[in-house]
Amino acid sequence: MTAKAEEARKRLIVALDVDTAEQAESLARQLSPWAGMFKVGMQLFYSAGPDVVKRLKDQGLKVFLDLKLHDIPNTVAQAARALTGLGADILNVHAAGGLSMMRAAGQAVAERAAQLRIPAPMVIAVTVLTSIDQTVFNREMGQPGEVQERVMAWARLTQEAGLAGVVASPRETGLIREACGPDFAVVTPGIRPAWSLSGDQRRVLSPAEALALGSSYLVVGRPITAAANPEEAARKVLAEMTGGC
Ligand SMILES: O=C(O)c1cc(=O)[nH]c(=O)n1[C@@H]1O[C@H](COP(=O)(O)O)[C@@H](O)[C@H]1O
Repeated sequence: MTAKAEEARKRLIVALDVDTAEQAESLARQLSPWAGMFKVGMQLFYSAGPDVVKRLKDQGLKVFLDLKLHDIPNTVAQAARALTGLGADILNVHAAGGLSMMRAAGQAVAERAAQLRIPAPMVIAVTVLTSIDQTVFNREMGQPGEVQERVMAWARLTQEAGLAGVVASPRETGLIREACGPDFAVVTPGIRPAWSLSGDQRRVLSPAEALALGSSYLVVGRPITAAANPEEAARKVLAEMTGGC
């Protein structure tokens, strides 16, 4: 693998949206030559239980635990504190929970990691979900203005709360980078190679576009995991990220 491909591999996160720990472990083992991190989301966590995170970590894999915490500050802080012990590399909350909630989550995670003497997971905040388009944003969510304005406002708030980055659509990556600087993580789902189906995703871009705009990590689920040959699909996504190098 070239240095460029290895660099891109570190930025590719595969969403393990499956029901069992066995399926998740088998997919992760199969795909780890092409992906540097694996995402445990609500489907897997609620079906398989918290141990699935430890099982993946025990295999030496990096894990993004995506449970999108969103509640009052105390509840989110206590939940984040409990999740810290599972050893994930990234945890997330919803920016819509507000500044105090995000600060409380960040502090709880830092404190718990220090107590356990483990590296603190990176805490990031979800902005506007990539399945939401402009019409749904205005008509169903009752939000005025442009989606990207809200994403930007939440990205700034996330930075003010001291968190490490945001989850957003790759379409917003460039603006977030400009406003929040090179060290702020921009994690982008809503990745769709030309050969894949959009499904429920609305604000999408291709792997090459997301990377060129400055996304720190690309989250890819079904284009890889629902493909007839997931290894081949992961190889193709990585090739697109490196421009074939
Ligand atoms: O937080 C996330 O990871 C997330 C935020 C968001 O705005 N959109 C989004 O799709 N995701 C997650 O990213 C993954 C995308 O999966 P695919 O649409 O199958 O590629 C899913 O596991 C979603 O839960």
